[in-house]
Amino acid sequence: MALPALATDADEVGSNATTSALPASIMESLAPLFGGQFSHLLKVFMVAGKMIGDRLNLDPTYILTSFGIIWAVHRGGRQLSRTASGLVDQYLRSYVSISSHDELYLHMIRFLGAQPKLAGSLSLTAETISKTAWEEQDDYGLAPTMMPVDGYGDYLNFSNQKAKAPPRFVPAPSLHDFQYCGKNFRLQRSKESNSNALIIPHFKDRETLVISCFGRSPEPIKSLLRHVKEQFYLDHHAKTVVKRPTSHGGGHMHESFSARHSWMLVANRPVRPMKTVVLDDDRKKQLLDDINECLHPDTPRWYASRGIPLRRGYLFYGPPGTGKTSLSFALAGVFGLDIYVISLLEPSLTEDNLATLFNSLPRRCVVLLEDIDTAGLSRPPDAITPKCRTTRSVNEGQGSSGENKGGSSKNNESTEESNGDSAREVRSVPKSQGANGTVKQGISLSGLLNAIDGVASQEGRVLIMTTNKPETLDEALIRPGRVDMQIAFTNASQKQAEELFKRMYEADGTEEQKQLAAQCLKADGATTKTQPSGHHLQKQSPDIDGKSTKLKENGKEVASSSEAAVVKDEKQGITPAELSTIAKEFADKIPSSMIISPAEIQGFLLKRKRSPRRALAEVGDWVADIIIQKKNRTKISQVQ
Ligand SMILES: Nc1ncnc2c1ncn2[C@@H]1O[C@H](COP(=O)(O)OP(=O)(O)OP(=O)(O)O)[C@@H](O)[C@H]1O
Repeated sequence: MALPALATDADEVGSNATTSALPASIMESLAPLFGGQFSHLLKVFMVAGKMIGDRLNLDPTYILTSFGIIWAVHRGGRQLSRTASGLVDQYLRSYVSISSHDELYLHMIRFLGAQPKLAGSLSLTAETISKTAWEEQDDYGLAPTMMPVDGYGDYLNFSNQKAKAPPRFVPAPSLHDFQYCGKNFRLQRSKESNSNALIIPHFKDRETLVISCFGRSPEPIKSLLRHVKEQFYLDHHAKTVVKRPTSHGGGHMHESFSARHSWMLVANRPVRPMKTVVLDDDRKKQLLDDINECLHPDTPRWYASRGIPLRRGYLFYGPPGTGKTSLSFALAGVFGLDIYVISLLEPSLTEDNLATLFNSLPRRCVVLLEDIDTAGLSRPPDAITPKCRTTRSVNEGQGSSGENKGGSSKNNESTEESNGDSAREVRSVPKSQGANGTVKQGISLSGLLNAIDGVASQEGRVLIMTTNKPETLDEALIRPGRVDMQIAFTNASQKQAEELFKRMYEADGTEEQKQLAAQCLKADGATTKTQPSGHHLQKQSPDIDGKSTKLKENGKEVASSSEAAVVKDEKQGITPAELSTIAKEFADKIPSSMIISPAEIQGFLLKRKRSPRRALAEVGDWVADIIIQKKNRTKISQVQ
C-alpha cells in the first residue's frame, strides 16, 4: 500500500528537480521494460538516491550510475568466472561417469557415505540401511533385549535394534567436493527422472555419478575407483555373490511395455564349504576337475584352435532336497565365482530377456537354471515332426562342438515355424493364462536353447541345470554340448546319513569347543559306555542332581531317555570318538532303501542341534513315522 504513495512522491520529486530530470526520464523509459514490480523498486531506489544525494549534496545520477557500474562489474565478473571455469572444466578436468545400472555405482555410494567430508555436507540423502541375514554381525552395537512372554519365559526381542538403527547418509543429487589420498575430487550426482513413471511404476529413475578431478589424466579417478571396488570386496573373499534377474518396467498390468531385465545382486552369502555337501567323493572330484579344466587360463586357446565354444553344462538331477542347489553354491564358492540364478517360471521373463541376460553374463560365472522340468519346456510328442527330428539330429551330429549352435537353433526355429501348426507347438507349452486374463510370456524350448547357445553367450561360463524329473526333459536340451556331465543325486544312504550327523555335531574348531571336547575326554571314562547298536541307551546315566536315571529301550522309560540324553549332552558335550560311534548308530536306524532325503534328515537334526544323543534316542520313532507318511502319501508328520 505504501508503494503507490512513494511512487507519487518520486514523480513529484522527479518533476521538480532540475538535476533529476534525467533520473525521471530514465525511470519512465525503464519502467515499461521491467514490469510493475521492478518499476516500483526503481522508484524507491530513485527516491532513496535523491534523499542520499540531497544529504551528501551529490547528484543522484552519479549515485545511480555508480550502482549501475558496480552491478555491471559484478555480473560481468560472474559471467567471466563462469566462462573461465567452463573452459577449465572442459579442457583441464578429467571425468568418469558411473550409471546406477552398474554395480560400481553401489560400491561408490557406499564409499561416499563413509567419507567424513561428505558426511558433513549440507545436502544429503538419507537411506534406511537394509542388511541381509549374512550382514547382521554388527547390529549397531546393540544387543537384542530379552522380553518375558506371558509366563513362557524370556525371549529375544529385536525391536530396539530396528528403532535405533541409524539411517545411512549419502550425498544428495548435486555437486560435492571430497578428498582421497590428498587429492581433490568433485562429485556430481544427478537423477534422470522416468517420464513414464505413471505408466510404468516399476521403472526406476536412472542416476549418474560423475567423478572429476583437476588435470588432463583420469588416472587419479581410476585409482580411486579401483580402491572403492577393493574396499567393497574386502570382506567378500569368503562370500558368494548371488544375482538374479530384475525387471525394469513392464509387468502384468502393462503388457504393451515389455519389462527389461538385468542382473541384480540379491545376496552375498558365506561360501558353502564343499565338504558340507554330502555326495560321493569321486563324483565331487570328477566335477571339480572338469570345471577346473574349463576355467583354466590356457583352456580358451585350446578350444579356440579347434573351433569349439568354451562352455560347460551340467545336469544335476534327483529327488527334492538331495543337494543339487547346495552343490551349485559350493562350486561357486570353490572357484570364487558369482552365481547367477534364473527361474524360468518368472512370469515377466520373455525369450528376448533371457537372451539378453545370457549375453550380459560375465566371462566366468556359474549360471544356475533351477527346476527346468517345472517350466514346461518339454516338446509335446506329437509336435516332433520328421523335419524337427532331422534338424535335431543334425545338431547332434555336430557333437559337443556346438559350433554355430546359436545360429542352428535359430534355424531350427524358423524351419519348425515354416513347417506348419504342429511344429509351432514346440514353442507354446509355458504360455499360460494369468489370473487377470493376461497371457504370461513364458519361455519356449527353442527360446531357451537360443539363450544357452547364443553366439554372444559368454565363454567360460558354467551352466548348471537342476531337475527332479530328468525323464521329462527334451533330449535337445540335454544333448552333449549343452549338458556335458550329468550328476545323479539320491535320497540319503546310511553312509550319507552318518556324514550328515557328524557334520551337524562336529566341533567347528573354536576355542570354546576345543575346551569342551577336552572336558569331555576327562569326564568320559566315568560316564560314557555306549552299548553296541540297538542297545545304546541301556546304561546308567547321571542326571543333573548327580542321581542316576535308569533308561530302558522299551516301555515307559523310553520317553525319558531323550530327556536324559539332552541332560547328558548339555552337561558333557561330546568327544569326537563318541560322535563317530553315535553317528554310526544313528545311520543304522536310517532305512537302507534310501527313502529319506538329506534335507529331511537335516531338518530332523536341526530340531535337536544341541543334542546328538537326543537325536539318536528319537530317530527310531521319526523314521517309523516317515515310512508311514510315504506309504500313505500323507504330508502330515506326527513326529517332528
Ligand atoms: N547331499 C546333501 N548334503 C548336505 N546337505 C544337503 C544335501 N542334500 C540336501 N541338503 C540340505 O537340504 C537342504 C535342501 O537342499 P538343496 O536345496 O540343495 O536340495 P535340492 O536338491 O536343490 O532340492 P530341490 O530339488 O527341491 O531344489 C539344504 O539346506 C541342504 O543343506
